[in-house]
Amino acid sequence: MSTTNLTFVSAHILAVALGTPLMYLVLIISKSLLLRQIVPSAFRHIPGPPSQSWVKGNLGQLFNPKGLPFHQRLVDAYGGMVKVYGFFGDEQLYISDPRALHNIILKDHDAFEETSVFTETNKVIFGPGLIAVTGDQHRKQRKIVSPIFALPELRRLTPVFYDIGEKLVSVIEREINVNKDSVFDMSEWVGRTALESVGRTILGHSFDPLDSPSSNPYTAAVKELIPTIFSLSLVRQFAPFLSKLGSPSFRRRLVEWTPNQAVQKVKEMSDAMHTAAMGILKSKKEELGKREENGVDDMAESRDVISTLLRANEKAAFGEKLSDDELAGQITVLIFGAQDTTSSSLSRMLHLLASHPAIQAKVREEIRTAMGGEQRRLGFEEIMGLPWLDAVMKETLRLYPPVPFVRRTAIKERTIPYSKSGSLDDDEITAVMIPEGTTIFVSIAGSNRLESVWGPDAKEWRPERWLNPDGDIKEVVENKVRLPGIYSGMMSFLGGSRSCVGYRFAQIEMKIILATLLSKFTFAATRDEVVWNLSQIISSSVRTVNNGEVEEKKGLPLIVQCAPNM
Ligand code: HEM
Repeated sequence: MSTTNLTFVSAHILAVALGTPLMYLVLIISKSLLLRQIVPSAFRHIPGPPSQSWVKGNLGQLFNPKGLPFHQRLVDAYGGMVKVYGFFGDEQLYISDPRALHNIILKDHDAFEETSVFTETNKVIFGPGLIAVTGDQHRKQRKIVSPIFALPELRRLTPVFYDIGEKLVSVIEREINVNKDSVFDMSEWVGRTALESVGRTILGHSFDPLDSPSSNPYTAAVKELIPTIFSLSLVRQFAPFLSKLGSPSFRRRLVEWTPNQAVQKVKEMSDAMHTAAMGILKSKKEELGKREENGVDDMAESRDVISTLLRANEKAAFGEKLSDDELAGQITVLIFGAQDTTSSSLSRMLHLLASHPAIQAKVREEIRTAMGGEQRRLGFEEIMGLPWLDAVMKETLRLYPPVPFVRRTAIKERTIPYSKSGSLDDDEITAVMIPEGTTIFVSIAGSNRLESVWGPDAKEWRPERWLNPDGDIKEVVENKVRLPGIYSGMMSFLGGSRSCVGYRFAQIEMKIILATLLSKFTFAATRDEVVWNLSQIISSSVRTVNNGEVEEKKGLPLIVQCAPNM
C-alpha cells in the first residue's frame, strides 16, 4: 500500500472513531485535492462537461428532477464514454457505449458492484433484500428469489391480473356514467392498479381494492416514497460513512433527531413497511404451517409469490436459507421494485397511445379480433403473442425506460474497451483503465437511443420496428453490436447478475392491464402540457403557467371514453 493510501486509511479510521461528519468531509476534500496533485487523472483524455460547482461537480445536474435533457445531452455531445464530476472534483464516468457496457454488466461484472450509497440506504429503508446486498449474500438471495418468477409460476398469476384489470375497467366505467366527466388522472389509476397487482400476486394481500374514486392512504404514501428518496440524492452520497457511525441504536437516534421533513417521511414509511412485511411474513408462515399440519402439501391454492418463496426457502440447504429479516426485505423490495416501475411504464404507454390514435386503434383492433368479437379473457399465450401490443410495449420501454440510469462502483481496477467515435467499427476501438473506487453511471436511456445501435430513427417512437415483414413479433432488432440487456437487446431491465428479476412479471402484468383497458376504452390527450420528471423512476406531471407563474402538479390527465361496441 502506498504512503498516500496508508495516510488516507489511518485518517479514515480516525474519522470514523471520532464519529464526526465534519472530519469525514475534511477527509474527502483533502484526499481528492491531495491525490489530484500527485496522480495524473486516469480520465484526462475522456471528454465531458465542465464541473458546475466545486462542491457538487455535476451531481446537481445529474440528480435534478428536470435533468433528463442533461442526461441525453451528455451522450449526444460527448459520446459513449463521458467524464462527469462528483463531490469535490471526484471524476466519474457516464457510459452508454455498448462494448464498455458489455464488459461492465456481463464480462467483468464481478469488478463492478452496486454503489455502497445505493445498498446502504436501501438496507436502512427496505431491509436486507436483493437491492441492499452485494457479493455472496446477493448470489444466495437471487438463487432463492429468481425461480419464483419462472414462466409456469407467472402463468398461474394471469387470472389475478385479469381480476384487477376488470375491476379497474368497472370503476372507470362507473365514474364515466355517474360524473359524465371523462378526464381521468391515469397515472393515479395505473399506480393504484400496480400496487394492487403486486399486493395480490406477490403477497396475497389487497392494499387497495380499487373500489373508491380516491386512493387509500397507504397507496398515496407508497407513491410518495421514491420521489422523496430522490430528493435526498445528494445527502444520500454520505450514507456509506453514516452507516458506520456508532451503534445501530445511535444511528437510529441520529435519524430521529434530523430536522428534515423528507428524512422523517422516509423513516415513517420505512417503519410502516417493515411492520407490514413482518406481519405478512408471520401470517404466511402460519398459513404454511397449518397446511403442513393438515397434510396439504401442494401450493396450487396459494397463488401468491411469497408463499412460493417461503416454500423454496424451507427446502433450501442449510447455509442457503434466508433469515426472517432477509425474507421481510424481499417483500418490501418487491413491492417497490414492481410498483413505480410498471405504473411509470403503463402511464407512458397510455400517453403515447393517446397521442398516436392510429396506433391505438390498431392495438384495440388486434385485441378485439383475438377475443373473437366477445368480451372474454385471452389466454396467457394469446395475449403474449399479440404483435402490436408487444411492439408498443417494447418500443416504449426502449425509448422511455422508467429507470434511465443505474450506478456502479469499480471494486477492482479494470481496463475496458469502448469506441472513441461512437461507431461500431472495430478500427475505432480504444480502452480506458478504470481505477478501483470509480463511480460509473450506466446510461440505460442513452444506450437505448444510440443511432449506431438502433439506426437513424433511434430517437423516434416507432413500434413497427418490432414487427417482422409478415407482421409477427420481432424479438430483437438486428444490430452489429448488441447491448447486454436481458430484454430484447435493450437496457431497460438491465442485464447480467443484477438484471431485473421481475421483468417477465412486468410484461405480463402490463399487457393484461393494457389489453383490458384498450378493449373497453379510447384514450385521448387533453390540452394540458404533460412533462416527465427524473426521479429514481420517471414520473409525469402537468405544467401550467398562470400570470407568468409556473405550477406543476403530479398526474397524467387523459380523456377516457367508452370505445364503440365490438
Ligand atoms: C417496467 C417495469 C420494470 C423496470 C423498467 C425495471 C427495471 C429494473 C432495473 C433497471 C433494475 C436494475 C437496478 C440496479 O441494478 O440498480 C431492476 C432490478 C430489480 N427489479 Fe425491476 N423493473 C421493473 C419491474 C419489476 C417488477 C415487476 C419487479 C418485481 C415483481 C421488479 C423487481 C426488481 C428487483 C427485486 C430488482 C433487483 C435485482 C437484483 O439486484 O438482483 N422489477 N429492475
